[in-house]
Amino acid sequence: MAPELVPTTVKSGGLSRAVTLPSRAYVTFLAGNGDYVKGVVGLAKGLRKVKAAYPLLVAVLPDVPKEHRQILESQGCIVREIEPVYPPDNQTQFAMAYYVINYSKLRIWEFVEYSKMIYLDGDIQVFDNIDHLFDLPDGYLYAVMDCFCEKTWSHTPQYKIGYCQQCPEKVKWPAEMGKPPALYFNAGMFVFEPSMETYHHLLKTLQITPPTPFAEQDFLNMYFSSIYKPIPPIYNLVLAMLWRHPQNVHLHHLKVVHYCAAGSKPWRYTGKEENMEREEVKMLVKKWWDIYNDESLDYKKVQMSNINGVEGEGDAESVDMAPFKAALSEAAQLRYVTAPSAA
Ligand SMILES: O=c1ccn([C@@H]2O[C@H](COP(=O)(O)OP(=O)(O)O)[C@@H](O)[C@H]2O)c(=O)[nH]1
Ligand SMILES: OC[C@H]1O[C@H](O[C@@H]2[C@@H](O)[C@H](O)[C@@H](O)[C@H](O)[C@@H]2O)[C@H](O)[C@@H](O)[C@H]1O
Ligand SMILES: [Mn+2]
Repeated sequence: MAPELVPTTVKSGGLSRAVTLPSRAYVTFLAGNGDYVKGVVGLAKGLRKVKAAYPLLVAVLPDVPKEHRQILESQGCIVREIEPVYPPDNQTQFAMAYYVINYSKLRIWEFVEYSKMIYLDGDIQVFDNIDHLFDLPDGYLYAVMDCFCEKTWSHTPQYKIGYCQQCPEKVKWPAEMGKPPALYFNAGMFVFEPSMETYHHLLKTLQITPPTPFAEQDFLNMYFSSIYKPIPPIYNLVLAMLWRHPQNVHLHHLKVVHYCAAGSKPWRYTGKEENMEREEVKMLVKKWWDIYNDESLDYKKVQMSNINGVEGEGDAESVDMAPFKAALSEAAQLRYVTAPSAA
């Protein structure tokens, strides 16, 4: 099914022409009836604060309660129910037992009404506009490189020898161990193109791929290894980078923060776990709460009937009504440019 095309008017030569551009959206994933819904509400408000030009879809598993779905819709999210995706039967010791549900993220490749999407975990916050990432060239998967230094990686050879792709010169990969690991991305944030062909092939490949500790993240890295393109850490600060690779972190230029370190989920934060007492962590957790608690960022529907009798509703904050009113009055005189006849 071709991507739904969104009518957009562009000015050229003083005349407005209706053209259609591929549609784009942010997408996140929500499972269970627990507190991750707070993460998604925070993300929706954060995207609004940075005036993201595209909506936030939330792919919800069937176990997400109606009340949580209503909360998300009241925050302007587009809620889409997906079926779970399970890996083949396995005895894998996942790095976190709950990672098994994260395979369901793969369902987002079937959202083909969108030509390009940016996936964001629910424990991510966007502090600066990243709409420009949608303009990256098609045909690749863009994501930020992960870090191998946390204990969650203790099962891997790279952890055992102290090698990390974030600083490959610090502990070099020994020649006797063959080629160093391929560049590996954190699957909490990535730019991708939905496709039914890819979607079906992903699920088929999953069923013949033995699961591994980082679940769908390992699988996505294996599957997209040939088209993965790294983007700078400012687009997905994996929190452990603060203490593992501070030289690669520039706190004043951060655009996206990923609260994935143990104990760092802002809505559960106690400050007791290792590294959680760090000043930068406290500052980033406060930044998350400032947005979550900011009522001015709540989604408000505006009745368009207040504007020249146009029926419908829109998002109050992000629409400066003046140009809209001007466009409406201009539309009254607008003569659409008719394409020259082919003959
Ligand atoms: O109980 C859960 C666990 C995970 N998730 C979703 O799955 C993502 C990946 O899990 P998580 O972020 O906890 O993994 P981490 O990045 O911390 O390893 C979360 O951000 C949520 O979007 C969820 O909705 N409910
Ligand atoms: O299901 C596997 C998960 O693997 C990743 O989380 C990991 C990874 O970032 C490690 O590098 C950290 O050490 C660890 O703390 C963190 O949980 C993704 O963030 C998440 O979306 C999801 O794919
Ligand atoms: Mn995460």
